Amino acid sequence: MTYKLILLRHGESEWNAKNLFTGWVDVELNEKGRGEAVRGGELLKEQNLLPDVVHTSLLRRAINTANIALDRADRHWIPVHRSWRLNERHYGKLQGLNKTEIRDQFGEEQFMQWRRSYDVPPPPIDVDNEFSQHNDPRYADIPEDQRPRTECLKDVVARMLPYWESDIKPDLEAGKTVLIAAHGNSLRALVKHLDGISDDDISGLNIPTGIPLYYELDDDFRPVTAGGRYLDPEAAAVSIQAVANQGKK
Ligand SMILES: O=C(O)[C@@H](CO)OP(=O)(O)O
Repeated sequence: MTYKLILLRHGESEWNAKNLFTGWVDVELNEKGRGEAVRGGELLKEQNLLPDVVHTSLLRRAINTANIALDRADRHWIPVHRSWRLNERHYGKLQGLNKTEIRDQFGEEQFMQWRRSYDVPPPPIDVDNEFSQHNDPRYADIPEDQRPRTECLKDVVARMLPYWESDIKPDLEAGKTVLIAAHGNSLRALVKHLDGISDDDISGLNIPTGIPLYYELDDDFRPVTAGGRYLDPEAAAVSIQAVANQGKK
C-alpha cells in the first residue's frame, strides 16, 4: 500500500512580485500567479493525479490557487479543510518590508539567517503594527498568548506537524489522494519532515510557485522516491532558482 500526496505552493502573489516579506499578510495572487495555478491544475489532469480532498491554509493566495487548480482539473467539488497550521511562516517585524532593502541594511549573513536558518526567528512584530494579524478574527481560536508574532522554520514544523498527524495522515490512510495547497515555508517544513532533511541542509531547499510536487509514500509515510517528483521538472528548476535569488540585485 502506498499513499498519494501532492504539495502545491501558491502561484506568484502581488508581494512576491514586489519582493516584500509576506508571512501572514493576506495578499492576493497576481495575474502570473493565477496563470501558474491554472497550469498546476492542467498538470494534475494531464498526469491523472486527481485529488480526493484538499487541505489549505487560511490565506487567500493558497485558497485561490487550490480553487483555480482544482477547477482546471475538474476537481472543484472535492472536500476542503483549512487550518492556520498550514499558513506561511509568520515573518515577524519583516512583514511588509522589502527583501533587498533588508539585505542592504543588515547584510547578507543576517538576511539569510532570518530567511533560511532553521531556528533563528526575525524580531517579533508589535501587535498594533499595520501588518500584524494579532486581532484578525480568523485566528480567534488560537489562545492569545500562543498567537505567533514571529516564527522560525522550527516553529513552523512544531505547529504544522500536529495537523499533519491529526487531519492529513488519516485522509491518506483512507486511500485518498491528498492535495496540500500551502506556502513556501510551511511546505519546506513538511518536506523536511517527510525526507528527513537535517536542520542545516533545509536552508538550501526552496519550493517553486505553482508547480505540483508529487510524493508517493510507503506504509511508514516515507517517500518512495526521495524529494518526490515535480510534475514539470524544468519549470520547477527555473522557479527554484528565482526563489533562491530573492533579495539579490
Ligand atoms: O515572504 C514570504 O512570506 C516568503 C514566501 O514568499 O518568502 P521567503 O521565500 O523569503 O521565505
